[in-house]
Amino acid sequence: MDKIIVKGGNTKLQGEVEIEGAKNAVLPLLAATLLPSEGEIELHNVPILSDVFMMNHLVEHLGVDLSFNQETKTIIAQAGKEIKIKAPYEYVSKMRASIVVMGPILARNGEARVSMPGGCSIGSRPIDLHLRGFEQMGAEITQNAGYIVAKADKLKGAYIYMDFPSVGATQNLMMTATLADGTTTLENAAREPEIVDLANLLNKMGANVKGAGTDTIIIKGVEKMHGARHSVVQDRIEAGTFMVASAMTQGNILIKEAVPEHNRPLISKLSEMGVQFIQEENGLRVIGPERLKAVSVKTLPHPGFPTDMQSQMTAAQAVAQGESTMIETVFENRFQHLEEMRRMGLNVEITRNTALIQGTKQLQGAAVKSTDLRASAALILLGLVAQGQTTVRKLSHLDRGYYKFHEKLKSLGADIERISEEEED
Ligand SMILES: CC(=O)N[C@H]1[C@@H](OP(=O)(O)OP(=O)(O)OC[C@H]2O[C@@H](n3ccc(=O)[nH]c3=O)[C@H](O)[C@@H]2O)O[C@H](CO)[C@@H](O)[C@@H]1O
Ligand SMILES: C=C(OP(=O)(O)O)C(=O)O
Repeated sequence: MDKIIVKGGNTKLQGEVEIEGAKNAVLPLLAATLLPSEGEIELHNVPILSDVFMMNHLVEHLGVDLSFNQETKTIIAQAGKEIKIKAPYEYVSKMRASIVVMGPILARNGEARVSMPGGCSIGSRPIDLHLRGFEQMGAEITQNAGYIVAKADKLKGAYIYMDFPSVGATQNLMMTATLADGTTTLENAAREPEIVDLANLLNKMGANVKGAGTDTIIIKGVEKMHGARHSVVQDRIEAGTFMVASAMTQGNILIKEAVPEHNRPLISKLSEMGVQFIQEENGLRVIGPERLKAVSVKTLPHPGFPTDMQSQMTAAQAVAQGESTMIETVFENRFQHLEEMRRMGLNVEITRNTALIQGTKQLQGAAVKSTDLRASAALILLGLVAQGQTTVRKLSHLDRGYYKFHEKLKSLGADIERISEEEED
């Protein structure tokens, strides 16, 4: 078991940082490799993350032949002539995002059996919107021994209104509709950049998807799909995490090849806090002020403030001057990191989904543990500004979504090490 040790208090991050391809884009892109029955799908800019290895195993198990060249960050997937119907518990239970294989399996086979994904530490995460969409396209849904079974003689295009713009449901239904008979309209669809990235790959594979990135996506079903080449969109959450790191440490970081339009709500809030952004030829420069100003933030589906930046933003609010609020509207249990931050001296009052944070310069390093993926990054960021030593444990969360996080921070001037517990003994 590894832990990260950060010595903070005087860090001013400086330099340039490269951002990986997005975890939340590549996972559904890998699921999409299940759709064609022949051809080769080449994915570039693939991040080297534990979630990606997990999804690779699942997709391979289902019948796609994958090779991942980590040097070139490229995955080559040979489409499966046939793919399996069942996504077993061993795979699905380890990663919630694996539910997005259900649509492609159903579209290819007219039947899918997927282990129930269950919740996770940030919320109960039901999949009712996915299932209702499958039903509207003609599938019958049943539940059997921990598995959800969807069966359809013939999938038909449908008009589907989603009560909430769920990212996973939009991806699942978009993929199912590519091979259904007729036209599907997804209304109140999610608009995240990762949805657009998926639609782009699907279209390159021969699908007919229009409107991705708006709240209405129209998919005309096609007979079959084929191979394609695609480069994964940049990880806006990783980029955003380094923006916050610079903001908190009076830093001066160039986020290379940043895509500011994917991070508008974050850039707007950080600007309100006094952070300066300068667009340069090869990236976005982020300059942190002497002291951040307090700010009120509410998480929302895209293009609102992303819930995946909430924890990191609370770290910035913790050291800002004045009283900040954070309202989490997307997940019902995403404040666990605040309890850990309290160990470092955070002054926070939590009422249901609202956190009232009194900023302070008096934070002290402490032993803390990651409670989920983004919490792990947020605790490390807070460690950069707290006086003394912070030890962050449970790094399996961090490795799901950040590639060489401590090395990138170290190259920017942080005093940070990753060691195994045994090494220390
Ligand atoms: C792998 C991936 O891309 N994960 C992202 C994806 O997760 P994910 O796709 O799971 O997130 P959703 O947009 O589906 O979920 C948002 C909210 O809707 C609820 N809901 C969702 C589906 C459903 O059928 N019923 C229902 O009630 C969820 O419980 C949650 O409260 O989008 C989230 C919201 O931006 C991000 O935090 C995750 O990082
Ligand atoms: C919540 C996240 O991911 P997942 O949906 O894979 O749990 C995240 O990326 O912050």
